[in-house]
Amino acid sequence: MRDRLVSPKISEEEEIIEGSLRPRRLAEYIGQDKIKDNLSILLEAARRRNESSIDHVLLYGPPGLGKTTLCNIIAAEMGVNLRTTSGPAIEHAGDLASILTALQPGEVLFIDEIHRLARPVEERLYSAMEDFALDVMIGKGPSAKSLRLSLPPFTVVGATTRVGSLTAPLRDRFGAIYRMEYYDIDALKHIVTRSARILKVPAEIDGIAEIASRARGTPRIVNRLLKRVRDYAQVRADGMITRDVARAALDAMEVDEIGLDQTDRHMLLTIIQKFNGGPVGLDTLAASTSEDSETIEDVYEPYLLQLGFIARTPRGRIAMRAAYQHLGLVPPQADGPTLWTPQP
Ligand SMILES: Nc1ncnc2c1ncn2[C@@H]1O[C@H](COP(=O)(O)OP(=O)(O)OP(=O)(O)O)[C@@H](O)[C@H]1O
Repeated sequence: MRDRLVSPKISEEEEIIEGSLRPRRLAEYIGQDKIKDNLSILLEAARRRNESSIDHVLLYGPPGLGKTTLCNIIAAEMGVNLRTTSGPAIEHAGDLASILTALQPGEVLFIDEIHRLARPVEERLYSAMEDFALDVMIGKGPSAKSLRLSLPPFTVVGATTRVGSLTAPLRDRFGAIYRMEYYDIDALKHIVTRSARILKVPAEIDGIAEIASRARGTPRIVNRLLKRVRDYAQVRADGMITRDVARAALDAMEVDEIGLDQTDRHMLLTIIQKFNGGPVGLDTLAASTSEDSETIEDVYEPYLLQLGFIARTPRGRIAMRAAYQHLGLVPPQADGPTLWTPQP
């Protein structure tokens, strides 16, 4: 498999580096200003009321934008322990019961990929989140009894790339729902500067700006690009990341000036050339590009939608005028699919 810049999967080695680059407190967390403002009010209000937990928080948005980091920060700001799990890891209601009964008062429970919770587990979570109570069944058959255990107060932080897949009752259990936005160039420059300092990589401002502008608004990608450009600078130059070095390195990686990689371009060209600009259904697009439809939907598409390069229509994906222009192709005339207006 190709080495992917946008992949949400991270290796063990990368996890260690990511850990060292992770901001620890809210003040160090760059960007996402609206979320930070709201969170700091939530935290301060709980502090003043002497409450040991805050409203349950749901974070959603594409991978690599800092959901896990923010969750760590919430626990750190509250001065409590963080327990981490994920939707697919909690297979049975019994697994959830053991996690919840092991929680200490005030602890934060991070549930990554919360949209993938099994239904019986999810249903058990409702009363736990709402009333800090857990209903357990004792025995089987007609003599089975339900017992209500009370739990200490705790805070659930859920993270998902697919908020639309969450059921309404689960979504309603979260008092605070935050959508993570792609980062602007200034925030990304700030992140690269900070990461370069921590990793002791010499870099000039213009080199940093070049990396930031090709990182598709995503901190995980900006850090990945920095590490690759560092390698290039050490092997092909004198170690310093200048603008020219960054450009040469990123060009060699086939990451273009707005951060699109081979897969993005392949997807766009497939829609434009094979399907005459679309509409093309997700599964057909996945089969034609040999990509997994979930990866297209969660990883590639959000950025292309944000750029206005593609649109989703009830009949499938279409390529927009901006995509043709970016690829140096002539957009279709008046009645072409690009003149279709997306529904709000
Ligand atoms: N606001 C930020 N400021 C500085 N660095 C950040 C910020 N957000 C994320 N990062 C960096 O990006 C990396 C990826 O972030 P994180 O693991 O929190 O993303 P995520 O949204 O949880 O992704 P996934 O859902 O794929 O796990 C972190 O290691 C951290 O170094």
